[in-house]
Amino acid sequence: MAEPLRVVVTGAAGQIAYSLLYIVAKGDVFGPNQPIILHLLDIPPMMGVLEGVVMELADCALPLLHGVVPTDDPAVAFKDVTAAFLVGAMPRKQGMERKDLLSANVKIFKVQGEALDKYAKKDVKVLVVGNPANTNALICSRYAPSIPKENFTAMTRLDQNRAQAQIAAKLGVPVRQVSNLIIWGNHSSTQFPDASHALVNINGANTAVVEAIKDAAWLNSVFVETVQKRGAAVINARKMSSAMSAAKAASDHMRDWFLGTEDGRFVSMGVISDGSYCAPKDVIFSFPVTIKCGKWKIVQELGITDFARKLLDATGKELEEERQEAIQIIEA
Ligand SMILES: NC(=O)c1ccc[n+]([C@@H]2O[C@H](COP(=O)([O-])OP(=O)(O)OC[C@H]3O[C@@H](n4cnc5c(N)ncnc54)[C@H](O)[C@@H]3O)[C@@H](O)[C@H]2O)c1
Ligand SMILES: O=C(O)C[C@H](O)C(=O)O
Repeated sequence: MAEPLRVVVTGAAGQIAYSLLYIVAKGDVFGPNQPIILHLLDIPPMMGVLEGVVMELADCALPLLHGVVPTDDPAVAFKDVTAAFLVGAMPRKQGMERKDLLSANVKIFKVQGEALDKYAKKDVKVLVVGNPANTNALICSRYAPSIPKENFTAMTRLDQNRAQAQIAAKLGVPVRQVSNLIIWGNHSSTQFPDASHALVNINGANTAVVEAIKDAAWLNSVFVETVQKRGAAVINARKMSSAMSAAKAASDHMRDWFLGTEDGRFVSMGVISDGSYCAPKDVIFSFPVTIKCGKWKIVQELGITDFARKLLDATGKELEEERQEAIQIIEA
């Protein structure tokens, strides 16, 4: 059997981690033959709760889980890790936008960037889930200069999964038959969920979703807005932000990054922008990517309509504004 991988989950006593830890520990992310040692980071007041999570992990009797390291010390949490799920951060409440969390959360990602730089493996793959995820990932990367910028990503997979589920429901097909939905830009209400390159597999043949749905007005309005506002809809209903679906999306993101995307399918990830599709450079922008051998590559030369262009520009502008605000908060 392979050597165990060290995987850190921050915010380990929180609600997303409660679902995520089980998915990771049972082998759904790194594969059924890959043992892991889980490093669990939370803040000092949560150590009692974390103890209960550790008990439950033991009680799951999971064969791939070779060790658990609960801690409130980033130096211990990030030591020799190969994968990092950065979940620990304050969630938004009803009526807030995710960027309203910048002042509460961005400093966490500076500290954790510094700790990753010092203690993690240099090829560590980092997924930022804590909001505002794109800008937190950018700040984390800036404070970890010895780790390649390509190794810092932000989660827009939940938005992609939401988009896929909306299209599948509209067409009355299982979600697995729908692929290649794109989330462009920020994990915020300016994101652009784009179905114009998506495919639906009907009776073994791929058809463009646009052709199958034949309702451009719905695709450009109801569909886009439903996905953009889905996080807020869950908060309004649950009075807490999404957790089960966020954990599933985090595991999908990391699994595809480690194990690769299927031929002919692409997925969306917030990655460091190289200016593809005229997105602003040096922000973490969600693009469609394919992944092979642990490396993501932005899918190029997809057609962009005038409608799409406006939405891509708006979400890019918001990311530039968030970057500026984050730097001001950190330097204050
Ligand atoms: N990107 C996405 O799609 C997405 C989806 C859902 C939620 N989120 C975000 O994920 C974050 C976590 O959500 P949750 O529902 O699990 O929240 P939660 O409040 O249930 O848990 C957060 C945990 O993080 C811990 N924490 C706070 N500061 C920390 C630090 N410096 N180091 C380590 N741990 C720390 C808290 O003590 C708590 O246990 C929120 O910011 C939320 O908005 C993002
Ligand atoms: O909406 C939120 O604040 C939580 C999360 O980002 C989500 O999309 O559900």
